[in-house]
Amino acid sequence: MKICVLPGDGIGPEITAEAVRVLNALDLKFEMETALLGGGAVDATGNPYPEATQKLARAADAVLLGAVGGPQWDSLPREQRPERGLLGIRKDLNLFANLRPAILYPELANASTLKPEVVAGLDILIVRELTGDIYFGQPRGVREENGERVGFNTMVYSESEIRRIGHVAFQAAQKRNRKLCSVDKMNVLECTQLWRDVMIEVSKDYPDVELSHMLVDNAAMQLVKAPKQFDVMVTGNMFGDILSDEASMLTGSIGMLPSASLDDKNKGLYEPSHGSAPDIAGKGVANPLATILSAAMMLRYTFGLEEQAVRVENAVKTVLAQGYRTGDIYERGTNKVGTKEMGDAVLAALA
Ligand SMILES: NC(=O)c1ccc[n+]([C@@H]2O[C@H](COP(=O)([O-])OP(=O)(O)OC[C@H]3O[C@@H](n4cnc5c(N)ncnc54)[C@H](O)[C@@H]3O)[C@@H](O)[C@H]2O)c1
Ligand SMILES: CC(C)[C@H](C(=O)O)[C@@H](O)C(=O)O
Ligand SMILES: [Mg+2]
Repeated sequence: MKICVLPGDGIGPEITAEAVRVLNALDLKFEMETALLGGGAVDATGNPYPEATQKLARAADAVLLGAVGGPQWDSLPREQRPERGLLGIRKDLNLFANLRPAILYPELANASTLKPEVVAGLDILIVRELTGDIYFGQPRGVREENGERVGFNTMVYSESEIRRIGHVAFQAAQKRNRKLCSVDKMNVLECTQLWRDVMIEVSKDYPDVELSHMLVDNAAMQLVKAPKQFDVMVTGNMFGDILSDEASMLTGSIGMLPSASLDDKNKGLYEPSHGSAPDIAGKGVANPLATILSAAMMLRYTFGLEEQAVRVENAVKTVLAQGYRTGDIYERGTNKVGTKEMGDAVLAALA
């Protein structure tokens, strides 16, 4: 069981260190190797996804990633930006299915900015297509036209790309409450009309799942108005990026939202949904739970170790019940801890 560990930038190294400690504590004999991705990789090699990393990532069964990016790299040419490294590895490993579960742990009902009764019991899964859409579409760029600069990107989805993410989403819904909401903008964008048409076609294979459709602007509103109406949501790369950050606040903090990015053979990259949080990097205060929960998803999806996955998730529930809180989920009367202390508490709860 080979894991490629990519700590990345900002808080990345701090939070991945805790997830690695948790994985090692399970005594499952993982082989782990660490490599560079993102800004650190650009500084060392000029490439945000260097060849050595590519080799390791391709050979591994799973990748554990912290986060990439930071203001010091924002003015580099686009192909050298840390984010290109992340998009590069997702594309290279064909990780087209991004699962972002938003679960509210009961102890955090007051940490959400929404009223507890709106979010209590929340358990939704966002399935985001990850290797297509406007993120990768050609043509793209900025050109001179009539004496001014014109910027352009292209939203593009092939039928087969929509179909394969559709199957992932329907199958996920079958294992849950059998409700799937497909999010698009078919009232304006042809590309997403195709998205809707193909989702309807795919639904014929899943008569036990109730398919509904929602326009993305309404979906953004419904997520804060009545999020518990959703079970599984499926959407494209761009809409999924935005809606999953929105959903994270339903759970109390973006520091709680894990993710799995999978290919069609259960190889996966596991990372928190949040970024490198440059504002708190190096301070030892970041919440490591999203990364630890991402490691639990690795145990479940790549290694098929459901029992161990549940063991890690239960340890997270235990530390929250014990009152441990990093700054992002802190409320009066709880025990404020740093990144490492939170990791210590999870380790203790595992024992
Ligand atoms: N997957 C990734 O690697 C990824 C994802 C998103 C953003 N980014 C990159 O990260 C950089 C910063 O982006 P941003 O500021 O828009 O988003 P961000 O998610 O890094 O931070 C947004 C806010 O959430 C807080 N936050 C995030 N994670 C936290 C955690 N674990 N614990 C406590 N607080 C946390 C931050 O302190 C900040 O206030 C950019 O360079 C961006 O491109 C990377
Ligand atoms: C950093 C960026 C490329 C990335 C994305 O947009 O996919 C991030 O926001 C995410 O959600 O993983
Ligand atoms: Mg994002």
